[in-house]
Amino acid sequence: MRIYKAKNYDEMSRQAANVISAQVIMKPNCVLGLATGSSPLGTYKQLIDWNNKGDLDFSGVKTVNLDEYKGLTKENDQSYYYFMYNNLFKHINIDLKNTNIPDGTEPDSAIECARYNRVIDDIGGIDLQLLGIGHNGHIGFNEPDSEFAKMTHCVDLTESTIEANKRFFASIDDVPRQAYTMGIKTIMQAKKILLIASGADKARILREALCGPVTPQVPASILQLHNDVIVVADEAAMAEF
Ligand SMILES: N[C@@H]1[C@@H](O)[C@H](O)[C@@H](COP(=O)(O)O)O[C@@H]1O
Repeated sequence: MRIYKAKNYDEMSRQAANVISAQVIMKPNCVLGLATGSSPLGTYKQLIDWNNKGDLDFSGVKTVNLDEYKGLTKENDQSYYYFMYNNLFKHINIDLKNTNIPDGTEPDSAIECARYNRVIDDIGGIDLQLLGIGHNGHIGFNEPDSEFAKMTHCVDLTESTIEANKRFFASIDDVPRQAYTMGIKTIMQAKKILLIASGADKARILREALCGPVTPQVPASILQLHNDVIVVADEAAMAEF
């Protein structure tokens, strides 16, 4: 595991974007695993900038996103589809047919999880998976549990996640209670993983995930067992190292 300390959010974003762009340059038809949340926004802005300047080409890139709220449509401005489309895809030269996100409108969890597992299989696995980290150590929407969930599944979001994500919704009652998420095994099968973290509120969990025991109670702790992880975190998030 390599850990890079960045001065602040902007530097973290630039460093993370460097890793992603290196991947795309080395393998123009690579599969990127993408994440949502406030952490990757700056990274996406940097990638958009390089793409618009003609320095980075996404025409051969395929993407799979980690997760989606169950029950939200693509048009809902809190859906992860909406986030990805508006914060990345519509600004770069990626073919939308090559982008994949769980379908939040499929009410049958078994159908949607099986479909998404097939999508990931058919695409041939993930070259580089970008991850943020939740305050309770969740990655994607893999919440603390008694065991590591392997494949795509439907999760009941914890109160702390609902609380953390309510800032994006009109009221806490509007925050969906369930989500589809890629499983831990799928994430761990990515060839390379890039974890980003910013801000003092991530300091405790970042230390616990990277230096504490490997336990499904802190889902991100499993990253200690992956042999190619890059962590880029800013000084505030690294405060407990
Ligand atoms: N499902 C997402 C995660 O993929 C994300 O990593 C996490 C942290 O978000 P943020 O980067 O906004 O702190 O929150 C959400 O719950």
